[in-house]
Amino acid sequence: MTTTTVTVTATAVALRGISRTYGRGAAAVRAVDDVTIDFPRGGWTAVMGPSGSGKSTLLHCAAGLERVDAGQVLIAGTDITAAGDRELTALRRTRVGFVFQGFNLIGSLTAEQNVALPLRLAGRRPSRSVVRDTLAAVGLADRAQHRPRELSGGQQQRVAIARAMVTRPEVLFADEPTGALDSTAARSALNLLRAMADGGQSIVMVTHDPVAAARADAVVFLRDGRIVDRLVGAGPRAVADRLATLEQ
Ligand SMILES: Nc1ncnc2c1ncn2[C@@H]1O[C@H](COP(=O)(O)OP(=O)(O)OP(=O)(O)O)[C@@H](O)[C@H]1O
Repeated sequence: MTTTTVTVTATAVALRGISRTYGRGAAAVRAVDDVTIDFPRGGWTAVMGPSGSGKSTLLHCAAGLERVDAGQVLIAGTDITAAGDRELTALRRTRVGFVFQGFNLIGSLTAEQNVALPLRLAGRRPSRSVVRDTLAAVGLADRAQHRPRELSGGQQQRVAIARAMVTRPEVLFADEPTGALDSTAARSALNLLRAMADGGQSIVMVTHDPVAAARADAVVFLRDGRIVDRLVGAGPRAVADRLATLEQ
């Protein structure tokens, strides 16, 4: 008889004492300073803080886009800080999804081809139905053949979300996903993220926008590279007030 061991953790991403410093000597900036936090599985966490507080650096380290100088990053129990470059690349392609403020779609490819790209990069033959279903899930079934310039900003961001989701990642990381959108398109993108989180998708999102942060399950606040507070179930007003005190 063969036994299969499946590790189920309640934590999507665990950061254990991580630090990241840019530059050296007098010019050194400690962008992330000894941060320990668990991002829960199936939960949506927003990361806020003043400009330069280390939000993007934290997100990039948590997603394996940047190496940490110290500490450990565990994604669904796997220590990615122990991974070699090739392993880390494979892990980024299959186990995490990333959505950026500027969408980062490839202009010469159709929506469908953009969504299929992570599967191709992971060496898998993209199934047309999987790609179409993923586009349908973001409400763009009828835009599969459009190129990014033929889509609105909100539609482009939804293609980017579909691209991030096509590999069924354990965690979706989003860096200012609504930063380039008008309020209607932003609301639509946030509704989509909310529905994904309600369906069990783990999401970690950096944002400046209290309205966006308030749609998450919890908001953590950074200052000078350290986590200084966490709010659960707070509305936009409470989130904005907390951010304002950190910006003083
Ligand atoms: N590649 C880099 N080289 C040098 N310093 C950097 C680099 N990236 C970030 N920093 C510095 O690290 C600190 C944290 O930057 P980071 O972009 O993580 O902050 P942030 O909170 O995301 O800021 P913002 O809200 O303005 O985007 C800042 O002081 C920044 O200048």
